[in-house]
Amino acid sequence: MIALPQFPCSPSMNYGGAGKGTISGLVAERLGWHLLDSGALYRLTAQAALKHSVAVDDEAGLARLAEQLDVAFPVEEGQPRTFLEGEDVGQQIRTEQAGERASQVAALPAVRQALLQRQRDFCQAPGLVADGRDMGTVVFPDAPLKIF
Ligand SMILES: Nc1ncnc2c1ncn2[C@@H]1O[C@H](COP(=O)(O)OP(=O)(O)O)[C@@H](O)[C@H]1O
Ligand SMILES: Nc1ccn([C@H]2C[C@H](O)[C@@H](COP(=O)(O)OP(=O)(O)O)O2)c(=O)n1
Repeated sequence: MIALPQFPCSPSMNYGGAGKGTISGLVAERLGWHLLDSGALYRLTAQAALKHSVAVDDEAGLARLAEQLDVAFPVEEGQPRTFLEGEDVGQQIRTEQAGERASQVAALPAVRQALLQRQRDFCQAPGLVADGRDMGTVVFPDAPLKIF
């Protein structure tokens, strides 16, 4: 007998540029499961900070932004899109500068805490493929399958 949680999650973890995002997307598509790109949430928090003039060292302000982040990840004409407050920011959040800002906000414990439940909320039936470095350790420690 294999015990599975009600909604299985399979986090994939690795470091930048290894192809984990690509593989996660393909696996989620093949299984018909949900996909969590956790890095996008950190990038979007940094983007929201820029938009609302919240400083990258204002931990409490950034955590509030992260908690209230108005984001959507629709697929339009087969292409995944990333919306922040109704605006398609898919390209803006993928620049090197946006990545550096994301890395600064991701270092703040209050921001990580604020994004924790938001990430867990992605775990819905029939399943979730969660991509990010702390998926198997912090966000979904009970995931039945962890791919390193
Ligand atoms: N199997 C593969 N063969 C060749 N290039 C790949 C492969 N998987 C991903 N890539 C490319 O490598 C780059 C990084 O992939 P990505 O999935 O964003 O990595 P990560 O999520 O680990 O940072 C992208 O430009 C992607 O198109
Ligand atoms: N689960 C996660 C995912 C991303 N992050 C951080 C790591 C990076 O600095 C930013 C952006 O993540 P992203 O996955 O887009 O970047 P890399 O592919 O790791 O370069 O967020 C994190 O701290 N925890």
